[in-house]
Amino acid sequence: MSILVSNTPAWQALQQHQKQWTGVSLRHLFDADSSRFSTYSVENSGLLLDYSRNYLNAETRTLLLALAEQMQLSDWIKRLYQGDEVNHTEHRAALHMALRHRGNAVIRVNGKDVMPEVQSVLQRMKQFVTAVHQGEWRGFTGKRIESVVNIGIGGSDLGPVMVTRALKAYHIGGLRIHFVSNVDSTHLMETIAELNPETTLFIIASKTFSTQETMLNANSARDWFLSHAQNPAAVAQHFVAISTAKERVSAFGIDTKNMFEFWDWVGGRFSLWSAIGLPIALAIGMEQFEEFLHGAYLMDEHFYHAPFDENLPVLLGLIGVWNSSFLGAATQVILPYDFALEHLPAYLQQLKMESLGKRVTRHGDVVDYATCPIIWGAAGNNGQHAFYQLLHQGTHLIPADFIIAAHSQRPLGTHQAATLSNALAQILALMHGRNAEETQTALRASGLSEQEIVQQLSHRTFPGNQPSNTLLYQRLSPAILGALIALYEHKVFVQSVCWDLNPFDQWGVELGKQVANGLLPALLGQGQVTLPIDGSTQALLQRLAR
Ligand SMILES: O=P(O)(O)OC[C@H]1O[C@](O)(CO)[C@@H](O)[C@@H]1O
Repeated sequence: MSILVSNTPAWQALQQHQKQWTGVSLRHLFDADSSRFSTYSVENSGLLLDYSRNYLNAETRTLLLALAEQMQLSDWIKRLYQGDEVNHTEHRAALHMALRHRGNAVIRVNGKDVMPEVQSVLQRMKQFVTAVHQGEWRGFTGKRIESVVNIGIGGSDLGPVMVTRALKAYHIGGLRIHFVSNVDSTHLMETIAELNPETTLFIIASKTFSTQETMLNANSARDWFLSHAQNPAAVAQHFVAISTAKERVSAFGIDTKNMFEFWDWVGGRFSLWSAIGLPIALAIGMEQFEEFLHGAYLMDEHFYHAPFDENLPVLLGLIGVWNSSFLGAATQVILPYDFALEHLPAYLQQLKMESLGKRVTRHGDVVDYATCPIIWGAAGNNGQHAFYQLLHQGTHLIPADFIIAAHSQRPLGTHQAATLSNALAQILALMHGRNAEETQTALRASGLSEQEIVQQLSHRTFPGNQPSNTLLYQRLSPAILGALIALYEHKVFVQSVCWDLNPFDQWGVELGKQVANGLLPALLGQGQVTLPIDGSTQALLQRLAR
C-alpha cells in the first residue's frame, strides 16, 4: 500500500487549518477586507474568475498551493501535455489538447507525431461540412440534406448537444440538428417522426462502435431509412461514422471513406474537439468550429504556462478539493445565468463525475477522504423557482459555480438587466443571508404585527454562508465557450492529481452494462438468466419478460 495523500504533510496542514474556519461567516470576511475581490479574482482567455466568496484566506490559498506542489502538479501537467500514459489502467495518453493545438508544435504519442492526422481529419471535416452546406452532398433522390441526426451517448452526445445548443445564435447553413442517445425507442421514434429520409443524414458517433444503446439506435435508424429508400446502396449517402474502430464501422455497412477517425488517446468525455464535434461543425460551420478550438487552445496555454496562484484551472480545482475534502461539501451546483448554457450542468456531470467519481488511488488503494462531489444544476432563473429554496434554507453546504454573460446572445429590451439582477442577487443572498435582526427589521417595515413577526421569524431568516465562484464573460461566443470547457477539463485534471486518481478511465460504468447483457436474453424470451439474481429482480423479471 502506498501512502494516501491524507497522510502527507500538505494535507494534514490543511486539516489543521480547516479548524479555524468553524463558525466563520463569509460576509464578515468582506466586512474585514474591502480588497477581497481584487485579491481573489483572476482573468484569462476572456473569463473572469471571482473566487472571493469562498471560505479561504491567503493562508488557505498558500496551503492549497503547497498541496499542488507536494502532489507534483507541474510534472503531471507536463506529462499530460507530452502524451505520457497518464491513463495507466487503459495504457493510454489523454491528449485532447492536441486536437485544438493551434501552433506548430510536434505532439507525440508513443513516439509518433499525431498532428498530421489531426490536421487531416479537420481538413476532411471541412470538406464534408462545405459539401453539405453547399448542397453538393445530396440524398438518394438528389435532394439537399436538411436534417442531421447524431446517434451517440455519453461523451459522443453530451458535448455536441451542449455546444450545438449553446451556439445556436451562431448556426449557419440552415440544417436542423437532432440528437438521439437513449436506447428507449421513444427517443428515436419521436425524432424520426418529424424527418424525411430523403433529406436526413445520420451520424453514428461512437468511439468503440460497440456501445449497446448507440448500435441499437443506429440499426433501427438504418432499418427505418431502408424501409423508405429500398436500396442498401443509398446508405452511403445518408450514414457517416465517427469512431476509432474501422472494422466495426465497416461491418455495420458504412463505407470507411465516410468515416471520420479519432484515436484512443482521446477520452470519450474529452472528445468534442475531435470528429465527435462534427454535428457542431455542421451547425456553426468550420470557421467558427476552429474559433471554438482556438478558445480552448488559449486556455491550454494559460494552464500550461501561468503561475499556479494566477492559474484559473488550478485555482478552481484547488477550491473544489478544499470544499469537498476539508469543508465536507458533498455536492456542487452549476448555475449558468445564460440560457444558451442550459445543458452545461448535464455535460459537466459526465465530465466531472465519470472522471473523478472514484474511490481508489492510482495505486489501487481505497481512499479515506471525499473525492468528487455530486454535480447538478440548471439555468439560473429556472433553478430559482425549483431548488433554490434548499440552497437558501436547507441543511447542506452547497458550493455553487455561477456562470454569467455580461451580454445576451439575443438581446431584447430589459431582459438582460433582469437576468443580471437575479444572478447578482443570488450570489449575494446565498453568501450574505439575512440574520434574525435584519429579518425583524424587514418584517416590521412590511407591516407585520409583532405577534406575526415572532411566529415567522425563524421561517424567514436566511443563514447565508453558501460559498460560490463566479465566472464572468462578455458574450458567449465559440471562443469563449471553448475556453470555458477547457477550463473545466483542466480543473478535473488538477483535482485528480490532488486526490491521486486516474481521471481518464471509467470502470464504474462496466458492471451495469455486463449485468444488462446477462438479463437481456430473458427479457427477449430467448433463454434463462445466467447470472445469480436476487428474489426481487427475479420477481420483476417475471412480470416484465415476454
Ligand atoms: O463513444 P462510445 O464508445 O459509444 O462510448 C460512449 C460513452 O460510454 C462510456 O464509455 C461510458 O459511459 C463513456 O465514457 C463514453 O463517452
